[in-house]
This record gives sequence, C-alpha cells and structure tokens, in this order.
Amino acid sequence: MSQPIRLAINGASGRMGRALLALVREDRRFELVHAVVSAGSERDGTPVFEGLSSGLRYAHGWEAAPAIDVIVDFSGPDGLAAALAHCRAHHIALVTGTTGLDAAAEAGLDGASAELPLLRAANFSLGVAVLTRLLREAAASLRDWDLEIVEAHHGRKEDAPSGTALALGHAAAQARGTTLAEDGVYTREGRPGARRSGTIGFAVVRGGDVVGEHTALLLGHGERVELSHRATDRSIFARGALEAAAWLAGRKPGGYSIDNVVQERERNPG
Ligand SMILES: NC(=O)C1=CN([C@@H]2O[C@H](COP(=O)(O)OP(=O)(O)OC[C@H]3O[C@@H](n4cnc5c(N)ncnc54)[C@H](OP(=O)(O)O)[C@@H]3O)[C@@H](O)[C@H]2O)C=CC1
Ligand SMILES: O=C(O)C1=N[C@H](C(=O)O)C[C@H](O)C1
Repeated sequence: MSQPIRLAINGASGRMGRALLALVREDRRFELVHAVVSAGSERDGTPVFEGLSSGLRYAHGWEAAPAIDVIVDFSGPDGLAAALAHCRAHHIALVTGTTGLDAAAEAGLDGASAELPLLRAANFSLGVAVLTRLLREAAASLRDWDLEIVEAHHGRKEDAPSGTALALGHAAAQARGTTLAEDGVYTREGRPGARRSGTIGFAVVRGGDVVGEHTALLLGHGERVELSHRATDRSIFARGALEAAAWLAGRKPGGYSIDNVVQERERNPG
C-alpha cells in the first residue's frame, strides 16, 4: 500500500473540525500529522485523540508543523489566512470550506492557486453539487421568473448569507447572463418598493442547531418551482472534504472545485 497522505486540519476544535477528526481517525488513506486551533484556545496542547498512543496534540499555529501533504481548513478568515501563508511557504495543497471571506481574502486564494493545488467549496455535499446544476438549468429555462434564495443555519453561524446561498446565486446569475453585483438583493426593510424584475433576492434564517438548509424559489404566475437541499448531519461536509483532499494530493497547481471531484467520480463510479 502507498504511504498515507499527511494531513493537517485547521480549525480542528470547531463543529467541522470535530466531524473531520471523527472520520480521519478511521480512514487509512490519511495520517493526521497536525491539528490547529486558535492561539488561546482551551484545546491548545491537549491530546487530539484521547486514549490513542499517537500522542498528537492540538497546536496553535504552523511554526512547529511537520511535513504536510494537504491542509483541510474549516476555521475562519484569520485561520485561513495563516494556513494559506504556510501552504505558500511550503508548497502544500489546500482544501478549504471556510465561508464569509472579504474581497481581499478571495483575491489571495485566487492568486495562490497559481502556485499550489487549491480546492474550494462553499458546500462539500454531493446533494448541493447536484442542486447547483439543477438551478443553473431552471434559472436559464425560466429566465423571466422571479428568483429568491432562502437559507437556514444554526444560531452560531457568523456569516450571512451562507457561502452556499451565494454560490447558488452566482450560478443562477451566470446562467441568466448577469452577476450578483448587478442584480443581488440582500436586504428588504421598511418600504423597499416593488420587486425589480431580474433581481435575485436572499433571505436568511438563524437559530437552534440547523445544520444547513437551502431553497431556491423560482416564482412564476400561477406556479412555482422550489429546489431544496437539507443537510441533517455535518459529517456529509467532512466526508466530502476528505474526498477532495484525497483527490487533490499530488495534483499540479491550480484552482479546483468540488465539481472536479464529483465529475471524476461520475466518470469512474465505484
Ligand atoms: N464548505 C462547507 O461544506 C462547510 C463550510 N463551513 C464553514 O466552515 C467554517 C467553520 O465552521 P464551523 O466548524 O461551524 O465553525 P466553528 O466556529 O465551530 O469552528 C471554527 C474553529 O476554528 C478555530 N479557529 C479560530 N481561529 C483560528 C485560527 N486563527 N487558526 C486556527 N483555528 C482557528 C476555532 O477554534 P478555537 O477557538 O478552539 O481555536 C473554532 O472552533 C465557517 O466558515 C463555515 O461557514 C461549515 C460547514 C460546511
Ligand atoms: O456554517 C455552516 O454551518 C455551514 N456553512 C456553509 C455555508 O456557509 O454555506 C455550508 C453549510 O451550509 C454549513
């Protein structure tokens, strides 16, 4: 058997970090060599896997990191920036699912993809990959229908609209020959007036322990189409991110997406 992929997890103590650790522990494709938390995290320096002899402990940065093949990041804008700097310095492949980035951080990722293999996805679930394709087709076919995207997440989520909602909006806008910069509508309050035709509206729900729900509403006259996805278990994102990491390891530099992984799986099922 070939050597396992040397994996690091950034944001290892978070909701996604914990879901990743639960899978990696059993996954022989990977050897977990580094698990990063923020400076000041209560996990810093504590064992990653209680009761296992590996001895790996959470670390609060990259200074003492060993050799790594792929970093999987679900942290936040600051955590991602630090991981990206380490990837650039050591030519390490990066898989990131962090959302809510500003334009400068987006540009930094685009620039880095010229130097290293970098795979980004706002949503690592297979269902959302297929939903995006369906929405492209529906948005183009029902070009004159009003389009609204509604998302719901747990109350701890920090960014809005979700990365997935924005990615769905971008896909639909592109299918209609426009952009969200031109036609996205993110707030309605007071008397915003009648809906401008051709816009793409976003609505956000936050609360409880909702894992992630997205619905694209295509609203016609006397009829409507609703395309929905509901995630009920965070492990689907973690599994998708690990598939992406296994796919990305050893690839040439470039910007990749979850579609590359899904399409290859469709070409070579099993
Ligand atoms: N693409 C996808 O499929 C998905 C994307 N996401 C996205 O992933 C991100 C994380 O989500 P989630 O796990 O729910 O969030 P959490 O807040 O639960 O986890 C983030 C973790 O990152 C750690 N962290 C904070 N700053 C740093 C830093 N500078 N370096 C390293 N680690 C840091 C924090 O832990 P501590 O304070 O202990 O260090 C925290 O626990 C969000 O942007 C979310 O939108 C989430 C689910 C799916
Ligand atoms: O923060 C989350 O939880 C999630 N974030 C991603 C997003 O912003 O789209 C993906 C998923 O919906 C869960």
